[in-house]
Amino acid sequence: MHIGVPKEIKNHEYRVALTPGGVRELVARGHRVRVQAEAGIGSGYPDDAYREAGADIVADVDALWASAELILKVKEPQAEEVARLRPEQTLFTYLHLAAEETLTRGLIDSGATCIAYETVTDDLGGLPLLAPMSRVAGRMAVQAGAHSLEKAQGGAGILLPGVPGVAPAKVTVIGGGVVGENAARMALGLGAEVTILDKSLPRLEVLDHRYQGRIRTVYSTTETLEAAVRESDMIIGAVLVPGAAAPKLITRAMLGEMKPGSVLVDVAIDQGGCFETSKPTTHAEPSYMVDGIVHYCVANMPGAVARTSTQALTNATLPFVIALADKGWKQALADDAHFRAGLNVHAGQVTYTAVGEAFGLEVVATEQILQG
Ligand SMILES: NC(=O)C1=CN([C@@H]2O[C@H](COP(=O)(O)OP(=O)(O)OC[C@H]3O[C@@H](n4cnc5c(N)ncnc54)[C@H](O)[C@@H]3O)[C@@H](O)[C@H]2O)C=CC1
Ligand SMILES: CC(=O)C(=O)O
Ligand SMILES: [Mg+2]
Repeated sequence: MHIGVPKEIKNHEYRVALTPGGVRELVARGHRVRVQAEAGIGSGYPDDAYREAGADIVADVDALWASAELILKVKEPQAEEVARLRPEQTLFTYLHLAAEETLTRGLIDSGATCIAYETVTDDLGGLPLLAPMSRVAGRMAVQAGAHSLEKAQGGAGILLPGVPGVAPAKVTVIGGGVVGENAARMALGLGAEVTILDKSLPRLEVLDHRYQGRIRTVYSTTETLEAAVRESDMIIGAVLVPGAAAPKLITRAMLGEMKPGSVLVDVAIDQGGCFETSKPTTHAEPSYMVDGIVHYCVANMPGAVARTSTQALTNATLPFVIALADKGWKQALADDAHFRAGLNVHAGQVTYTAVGEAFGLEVVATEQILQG
């Protein structure tokens, strides 16, 4: 199969969809991989590393997109990329469609087969292609939040661990999944006082057992959220309803109850954000103030640590990429119900229920498409 790996064009996005090691696996199976010139530079992989792995380096972006049957990316396609997609192509990348109606309609109009990393599932009830980046973003959330607490960033001027005789900061994480647990671990390691709120009691039980009382677990209700808002110096938003827009858990009115200079880090921003006042930001200008509260809402946090993230992403995606390349999208999805959950749009139709519901669009079952 002809596989194309374009250079990412989103603001400060330095990841690339395949490492040279990933290319080597595909080439060894008889596939042709074309990588856009300098696509790997931001992740520390020069063009020569891809050449040595067996890829062709293509400088002409039009030619790269035109020749590919399978396009591998990291971030959701930007407008100029959507315009390049054709019906016979398969796109495999993060999509986050429930947060982006224009993108959803663009992909429908393209006629292409669009498979989202973030809705592929596994036997354990997890999201194996979201998890590696959630681990990265969760760990980064505390770094970003700690920086945002500094006065120069508009923060209250609080050091997370405090010092002897001065209390540590209070960090609340809403959503104790992959992002949430990784954020909580980092905050704990830095000496903060950490609370996790979640709606899943089984999940809170796992966390309670794992951290043996070093992290407080609290069932998430309006009452406990309001208490968190009043008490916390930093709140990390890490909820997810897979494939759907994030619920707005902290309203603008609630900001008035927060201590001035407190920090909101909305990791769930790629699904629209879980704070009413969140709007997506970039690494170029990551934070802004609303009512005296610092908001950090970068939608591609792992892009800033691209070397780590690109390796972690390829480790997770490669088996699925190999299945697509070896069998074609139809057989690969037919053979694997978990992979099937990744299909969001095909031939002008939405196939993912939460995306259809978000925009009032008809949803066609993937199984029906596979039978056709
Ligand atoms: N901004 C960025 O760069 C990145 C953002 N993300 C995003 O972070 C978010 C979280 O991802 P994961 O941790 O992997 O998801 P996950 O599925 O592992 O965890 C989500 C948790 O939220 C909980 N939850 C759902 N609704 C809730 C509610 N109303 N109140 C309290 N808890 C609730 C669930 O029970 C679950 O434990 C996703 O939107 C994901 O796309 C992930 C990676 C990078
Ligand atoms: C998950 C996601 O959106 C990211 O890694 O950028
Ligand atoms: Mg996005």
